[in-house]
Amino acid sequence: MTKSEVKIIIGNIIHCPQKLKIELLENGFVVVQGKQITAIGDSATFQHQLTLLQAQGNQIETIHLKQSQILIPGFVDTHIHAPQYPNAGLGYDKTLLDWLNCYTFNLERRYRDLNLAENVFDAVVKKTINHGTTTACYFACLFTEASIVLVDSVIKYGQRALVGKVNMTKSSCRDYVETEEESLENTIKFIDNVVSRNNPLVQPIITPRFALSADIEHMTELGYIAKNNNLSIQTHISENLDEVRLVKEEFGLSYANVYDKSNLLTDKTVLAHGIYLSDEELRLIAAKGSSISHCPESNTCLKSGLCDVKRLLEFGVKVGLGTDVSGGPSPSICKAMRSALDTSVCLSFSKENYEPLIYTDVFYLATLGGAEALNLDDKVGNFTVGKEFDALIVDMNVENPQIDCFLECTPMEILQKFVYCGDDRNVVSVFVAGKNVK
Ligand SMILES: Nc1nc2[nH]cnc2c(=O)[nH]1
Ligand SMILES: [Zn+2]
Repeated sequence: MTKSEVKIIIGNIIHCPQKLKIELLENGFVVVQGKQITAIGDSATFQHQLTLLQAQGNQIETIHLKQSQILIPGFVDTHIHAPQYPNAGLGYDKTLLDWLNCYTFNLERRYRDLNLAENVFDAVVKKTINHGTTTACYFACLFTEASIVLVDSVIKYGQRALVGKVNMTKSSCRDYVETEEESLENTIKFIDNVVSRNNPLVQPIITPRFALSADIEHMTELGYIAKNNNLSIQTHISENLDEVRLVKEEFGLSYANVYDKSNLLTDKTVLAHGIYLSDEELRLIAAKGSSISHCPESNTCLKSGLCDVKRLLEFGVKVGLGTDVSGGPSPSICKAMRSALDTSVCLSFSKENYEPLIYTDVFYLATLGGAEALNLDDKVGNFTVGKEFDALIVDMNVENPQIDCFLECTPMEILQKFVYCGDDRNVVSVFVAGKNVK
């Protein structure tokens, strides 16, 4: 690290030091050297830090936040399908299984065309960064070449990401399916390619689509690949009642037990949705250290159901937020926070003594919760010394905003307004591993 790489961001800083805990550093500071956070503090300790850094001969870049701005950790999208981006906003006349058959497989099979792949994947990565997603956990598609194009886009724009080549040996679509041999061989090829890029921000993730697109033997082989290469795993679980019934009929087991039998439940597994999990399944998932990606917009657009996040957390399951594009129409984790609040309020109408989530809870899910869910909380998720600097400068007083701000807000009010009324216009700067990417 050269001495000239020191940045100090000075102003109002908000993050979650631990699960569901929020901290405001009023007139605080964060020191970033290279990609790492090396100090954080309040106004009382600032001068001491500055003197120390100056005495070390560092060239210091200072960024002073305005009163209308806050510094927050970057957002983590724990579940997004990059190739489905062209279908965002389409197909919500269907529910999950018909939607997959009518819209989704028909789009994903077109990614044999690598020009389409490059155009769409560049757009998705740029768009999600623009909305403040510093880390994304992507489903790519069945094709190895196109999945590598997604890795290219992620590297080009400097996002942190897990990227998975999708595996599926059973499908309603004749030209969007693979044999088990192809699936395993291409998964290894894909992993080798990503590893050979030697980019510390990008890792491959093992991606069986869902229980209905594979058999236990195939999923078990994928579990072995994950174990042998120390990789994360992502899939879908318990999203829709018809799907849950078919899984039970086909395997004679609960959904979580199907994955457990396939060795897919590890402490590096992220399961999307998880709406209809029984207590027993949740105990199993918590014991295995697997996590749930809560995708509230998708759950309502596809009419899958309302996921009770508080229940997941009470069982000790790690939870993050996912956009699930294009099951959900928006690439914005800010929008996912709002949807998570809406879902929780809707649940409170039919449950006695149920306190719905509040804006600070969904802020936790969008930041540290997401990092925990993806097993990246040793690197990102909040402003802890030693972690990498993934952060957003949010400004609620920009030109042409969705809503105008008339009165001066406190830092916590700025966060609250951003959660309820913000969008990409309010995300004025984005940093990934210390690098300014917006
Ligand atoms: N939301 C969603 N659920 C799925 N289950 C299996 N595949 C998918 C998918 O692409 N999106
Ligand atoms: Zn999904």
